[in-house]
Amino acid sequence: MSSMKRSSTKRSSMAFGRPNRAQRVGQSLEWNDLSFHALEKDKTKIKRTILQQTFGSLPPASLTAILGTSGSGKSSLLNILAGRMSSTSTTLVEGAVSVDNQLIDPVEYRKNIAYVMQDDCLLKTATPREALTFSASLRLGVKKNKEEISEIVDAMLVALGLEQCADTFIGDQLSKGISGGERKRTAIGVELVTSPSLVFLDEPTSGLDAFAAFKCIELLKKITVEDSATVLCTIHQPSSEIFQIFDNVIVLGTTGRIVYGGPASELTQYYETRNFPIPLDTNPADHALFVLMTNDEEELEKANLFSRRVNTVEADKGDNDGANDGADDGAEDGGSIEEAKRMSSSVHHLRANVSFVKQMRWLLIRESKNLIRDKGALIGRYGAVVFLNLLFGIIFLDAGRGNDADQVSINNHYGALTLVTISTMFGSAQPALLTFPSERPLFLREYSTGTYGLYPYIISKVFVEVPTLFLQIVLQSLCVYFLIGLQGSYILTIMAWFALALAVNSTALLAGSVITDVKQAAELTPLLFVPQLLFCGFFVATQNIPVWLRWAQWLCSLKYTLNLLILIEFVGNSCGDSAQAQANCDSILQRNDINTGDVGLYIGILVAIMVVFRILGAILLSLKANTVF
Ligand SMILES: Nc1ncnc2c1ncn2[C@@H]1O[C@H](COP(=O)(O)OP(=O)(O)OP(=O)(O)O)[C@@H](O)[C@H]1O
Repeated sequence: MSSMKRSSTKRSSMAFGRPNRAQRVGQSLEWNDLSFHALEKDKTKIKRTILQQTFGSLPPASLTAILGTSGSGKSSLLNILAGRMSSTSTTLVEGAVSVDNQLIDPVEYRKNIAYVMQDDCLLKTATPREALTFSASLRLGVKKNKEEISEIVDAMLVALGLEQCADTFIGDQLSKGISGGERKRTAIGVELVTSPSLVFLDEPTSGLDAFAAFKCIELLKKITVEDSATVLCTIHQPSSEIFQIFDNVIVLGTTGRIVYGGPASELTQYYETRNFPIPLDTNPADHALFVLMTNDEEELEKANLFSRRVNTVEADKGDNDGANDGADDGAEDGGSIEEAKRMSSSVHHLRANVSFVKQMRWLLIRESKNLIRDKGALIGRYGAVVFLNLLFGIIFLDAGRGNDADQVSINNHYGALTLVTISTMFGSAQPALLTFPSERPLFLREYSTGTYGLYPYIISKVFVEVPTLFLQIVLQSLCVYFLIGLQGSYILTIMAWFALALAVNSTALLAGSVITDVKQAAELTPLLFVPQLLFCGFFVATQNIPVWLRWAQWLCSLKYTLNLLILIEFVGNSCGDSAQAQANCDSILQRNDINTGDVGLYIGILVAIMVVFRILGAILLSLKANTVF
């Protein structure tokens, strides 16, 4: 096994955050010839090599840091080892990774590796206790009962030093909650509740002040000592105090080659023997990176700074200064990730998920709490509906009570119905379009760790969104229906608006599943909904739209909702009594190409948009979740 230095800290008898548990044996991880290339567009040639035949090992129960200049490939290496990054149509990953001397496919194995992202990805309306309980209940729920989970969470909160803020909302940049350091520790705790043997963290100290950063790395060390976890993290410019905590460091050069991999305490000596002595009182990590930035590859090569993978004979001669000498022991020669994929069924031990019903129950509770606790969003959403619809009601006061016989009266009546319906479309889309992309990283993190499946997530979202939208439509109808004096059936009018809200919500979710951030979502809103205005028949008569473009109306939920509402509002008794009123109402049906016999078709299209767009959104989301993480 590797000669990388094992942690010398005396082990306590307590298992980290795990009540009444015996100390366990840690896991080792090795990798060999691991390269990562970006490919040319034609996918046959390599455009750029980001990681070049890297190798290294993580001894059991050790804390290792990946150091390197910006863009050297630290996150890429961590993500590949964690199974969060693999070959795609534009990138190629090669190499062999093994855990406890058994080849693995990191993607298959990833559920066994706790992975803490750079961004904390926590729900702002939850408390640290709730976040830990949610994770423990869904990931350990098969093996543990409620009391045991509560015990684990309590012990973890104490171990993480989160007792004081255990019941404070996590918050985010806009709504103040717990501190940045506490948030980071909560994010770590969410992964640690399952007592993972391998813990990977991307920039765990980013955004933390010096003291919080030190406490965070000290905590990671504690996990290796008390729970025998093997911890790997990337880090930018660690302070001297932090550097001293690491057992081992891996230094990546600017071209993605391994410069050093070995005990942190021997880094200075490694550089010194290669004619890069460390100046007095300088942080070894700063010196290591400074040398890389101020010398070109040729000079570094001449100075023999890059580590070479050594074979056993060379290692026996002892000419590697102790660095990187674990690489050969681990990933077996000739093995590769491809080979591991074929063997993976015998190696990986995925955690069992709790039942579908239990996943649904936990997700529903969390979604509902999130909705109620995010008071700003809730008040904003319902407040905007009441304000806008009262405004419509006042402006179009009694528009529906005119006799429809003259042009002004029917135009007012038709205009009021159309504008309220357009506002329903925007009002139902906006919350889904804006909240979903912001929740996406949280979903991707939880989905990738097997906390829950895709279907419970999508269905729980629908369960919470449906009553919320229904209440929104009822509020809207109470504000406008009576003030405008709409003539169609109240219940049918509400049902039509509700169908539009659901269809638009599905459209927004589909868009949200491909959009990566809130800014993009805001920019995409007009693209998704303004064309619907063109096809809805109010501004341009359907007959006047070029035939080759008319197919687009089939995708427009606004058009079919308005068709239904026009049938509810302008047919039969709802239309004025006079012959002129009847003629005016008929002309609205004509200009919109509406047939009374096509009600089933209009309802069918709305239902199809609701269902198909939601399913497409789910498929895209799962594809994304499976490729990104
Ligand atoms: N999928 C990809 N396709 C093409 N290039 C990529 C891909 N992923 C990463 N890169 C490039 O690889 C290089 C290394 O990226 P990486 O994020 O691993 O570096 P890093 O050392 O973690 O950087 P930093 O310290 O600035 O976060 C960067 O130049 C990045 O643009």
